[in-house]
Order: sequence, then C-alpha cells, then structure tokens
Amino acid sequence: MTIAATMPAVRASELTLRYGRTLALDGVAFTLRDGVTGLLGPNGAGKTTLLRIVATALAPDSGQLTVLGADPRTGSGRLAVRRRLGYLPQDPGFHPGFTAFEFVDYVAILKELTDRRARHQEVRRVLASVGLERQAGKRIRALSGGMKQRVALAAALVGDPDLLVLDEPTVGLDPEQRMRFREVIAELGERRTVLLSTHQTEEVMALCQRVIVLDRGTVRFEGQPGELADLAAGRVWTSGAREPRALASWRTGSGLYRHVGDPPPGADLVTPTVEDGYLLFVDPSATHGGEDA
Ligand SMILES: Nc1ncnc2c1ncn2[C@@H]1O[C@H](COP(=O)(O)OP(=O)(O)OP(=O)(O)O)[C@@H](O)[C@H]1O
Repeated sequence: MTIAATMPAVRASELTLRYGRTLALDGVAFTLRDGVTGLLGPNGAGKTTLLRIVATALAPDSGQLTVLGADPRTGSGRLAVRRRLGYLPQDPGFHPGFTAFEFVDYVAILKELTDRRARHQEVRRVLASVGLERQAGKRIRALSGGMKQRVALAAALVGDPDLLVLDEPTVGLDPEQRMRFREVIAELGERRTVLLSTHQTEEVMALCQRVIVLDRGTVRFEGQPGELADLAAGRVWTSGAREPRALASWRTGSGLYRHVGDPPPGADLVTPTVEDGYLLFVDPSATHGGEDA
C-alpha cells in the first residue's frame, strides 16, 4: 500500500525531548512526503533522537506527531506504524553468531511474516537488493563493517515498507559500497518516503530531494538542497591566500583558497554548494542567528 501523494508520511510539530538536563529536541517541526529527505546536523544535534521518535522507538516529552496517518502515542498507532516502517538504527544490535540470512529472517518474523516459504523468499529478495546473495550463509561476525551495514539495510527493507528511517546508513562504507547504497536508497525514494541522517553534505546533494538542518535540537532549515546552497550566494569566494576572518577558509586542490563568510569588496565570488549553506547555519559565529527565531 502506498500513501496518497497529497498526504505527508510524517507530520511533526513542537517535538521536545529531554535526557535529564540535556534538551535534545526543542520544539521541532517538519513534514515528510515521498522521496528522500536528508537530516543534516553536527554531532549531538539531536538527529538520532528525532529518528528514534519517528520510528516509534522513543516517545517525545511533548509535541504532536503523525506517522503514516497513525498516532504513535497509542499502542494501536505504534503497531500500525511499525507494520509499515523500516528502521536502520545506528547500532543494529546484531547477534554475531547469526548468519546474514538468519538475522534478516529473525527481523521478518518480528515483522509478522508468518508463512515460512514466503518469508524466506522475502529474505532472499532483500539480501539480493543490497548485493548480499552470496554472503547470506556467512556469520555476521565474519562480515566486514560495510557488509554488516548492508545486512542492517536489508533488514530494514523487509516487507517493502512505506517509510524508511535510516540512521547514518552509509557511515563506514567505502566509495563503491556507498554508491551501491545510494542506488538502493534512491530507488526506494522513487516510491516511498525515506528519512536518512547524515553528516555528509555530498550525500544530501547526491540523494536527497529535501533536507532538514538540525542544530542543537532546533530545525534551522527545511527545503531543497539547492535552496540551502543558494543561501550562501555572495558569501563564498576564492583568493590566493588564507582569510582568517572567514568562517571557513581552506586551500583547495587547485592551490586556490576557498572561503565562506563575509567577502571583502571585489572578491572573486564562486557558486556555493550545499556544504557552504550548511556551514552558515551551524557555525555559531555565522550571522544567521535570526533564522530560527
Ligand atoms: N541516552 C541518552 N542519555 C543522555 N543524553 C543523551 C542520550 N542520548 C543522547 N543524548 C544527548 O542528547 C543530545 C542529542 O543526541 P543525539 O544522539 O540525538 O544527536 P545526533 O545528532 O544523533 O549526534 P551524532 O551525530 O553524534 O550521532 C546530545 O547532547 C547527546 O549527548
């Protein structure tokens, strides 16, 4: 079953969550529709906390949340969400003695695929979709980090869920594996709603139709990656020397220095990237303090 194009898969407002004295989420609001949305933010921004809430693994202290038309505050609502959700957590909690097949089969059992034959067919399908058909019989402890990550993604794909929540899915992967993951995720995003967290702006450019920038528990930006890049227009330039007053200034492969910040008069402005826009939001010395007001 697919969700109607007009209906957001996730609608959240005023989500707040504290761990003791740490305010991890502070009035977070966003809407997710079909396609791939990247959740970008520095360490400790609240990304994992937010993904766990959307995946119904954690309840917010306050705020409103609708996931796939259901209310996760109720038991029946959580069950309805979990039946149509695929979640790749940061730490999937593998039993290392399981084979890849056994682990994904175990997840399929938890997802109520009771018919053994159909279930095994589904396990083979999802393992093949991440290129692991030949490793299905290997013990997880014997797999590389990248392969373990693929097993975790395969488990999230069981049952062809309408909503996929992926916590840093490409972390620790080599470039080839990352490309392979991108192919799988992009294809899913053509038919489903995918929310993935990442530290990598290049991932957002490569994959995401939309991006949410989270910093210190607050949404700083929500829109298209191109719009985030455009926010840095006029604030990125190159020159032949380091610029100590810039927010960021580094020597590039060409030998020229690239700077983000307030350019001097007559600066050689260049086209900004998503990373430039992101830097302006998350750098505490940036002049975007009013954006979240
Ligand atoms: N179980 C917990 N107990 C106490 N504090 C926590 C707990 N989990 C997270 N935090 C704190 O809440 C804040 C948000 O953490 P969270 O893991 O959601 O951020 P993140 O954006 O996913 O970070 P990273 O990119 O490093 O994974 C941080 O300050 C973190 O230290």
